[in-house]
Amino acid sequence: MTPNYALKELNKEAGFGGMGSEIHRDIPRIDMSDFFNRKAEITEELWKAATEIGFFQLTGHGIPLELIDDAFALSAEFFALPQDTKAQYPLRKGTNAGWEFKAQVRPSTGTPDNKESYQITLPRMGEGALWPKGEEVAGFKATMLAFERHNWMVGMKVLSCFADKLGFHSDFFTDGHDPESPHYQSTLRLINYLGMEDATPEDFKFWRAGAHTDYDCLTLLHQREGHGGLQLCPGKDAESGDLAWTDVPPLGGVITCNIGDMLMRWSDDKLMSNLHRVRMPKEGEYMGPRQSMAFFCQANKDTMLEGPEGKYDPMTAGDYMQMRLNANFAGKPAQKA
Ligand SMILES: O=C(O)CCC(=O)C(=O)O
Ligand SMILES: [Fe+2]
Repeated sequence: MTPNYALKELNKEAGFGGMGSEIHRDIPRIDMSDFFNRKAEITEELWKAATEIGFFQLTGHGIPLELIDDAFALSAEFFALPQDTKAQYPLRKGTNAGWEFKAQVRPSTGTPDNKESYQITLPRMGEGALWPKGEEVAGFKATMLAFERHNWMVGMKVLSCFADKLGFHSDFFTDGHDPESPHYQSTLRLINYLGMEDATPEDFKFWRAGAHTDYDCLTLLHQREGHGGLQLCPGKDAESGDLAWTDVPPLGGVITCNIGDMLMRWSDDKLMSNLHRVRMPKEGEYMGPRQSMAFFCQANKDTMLEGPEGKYDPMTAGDYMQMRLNANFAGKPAQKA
């Protein structure tokens, strides 16, 4: 049984459902190229961005554009399958593996996100049963396995910079996210927000994704060129109660990153997790389906979250994740349309 830690993050999340206002902010852009030679310089840039705004965008990250484009194309092919086919790969509560349709209810809104997702958490794919078959989407598994590992590698580079600043050894977080362990729980999430071409005015009252902070250490988000809607609000501003939201321009090939609550806790609150959400398209904007892909660096279940200064009681990453998942997917297992 999961012990009761009464996470302050759960209460926080329930208070962010309103519209707020919108303002422009510059989002720091960080070039990761020639990483091992330029690590000290990159580390300073990442630390500044992560502690001041909590969101940043990576260029020169080394994930081939062709692989990102292929992953987007195969994700679209998967979501275009008949609902009955996708329902053969159901997400089971608390697993972050498989397909769900409008099953995620954010504590901030109390309504389901207007989306479907397919999630890949490698040790939880039901010994292969949760992967679509080759005759349904050719090349899906090989491409997604490669894409998952590329994202993991970029995530571990960023986390190793934070490890240096926090006084851990450089590979501290890499050890804690070891993909060879059966306790690995990092997740690749393919997302398809439903098209709004035929929607009624009533449908626009919902959120594509309600305001939330992520519960991982670090999120790497791939936006599809032209598919806007992601908005963010820096953690510090949110704590002061001033919810002013900033649109993140959807640029292909650039990875938008944010710190999650697990790393905020693990860093004794030095690194701030950030509020974000996906709004509905406004009049005159693209109304079609919106695709994105997110990789969540979530420390292995048996990794102990223990900050350098011991601000919080130690807790395993497994217990931490379970509490957050239970608060988001309260309902039944995967739902059919
Ligand atoms: O789709 C997006 O742009 C954001 C998705 C997101 O924030 C999430 O899945 O946690
Ligand atoms: Fe998120």
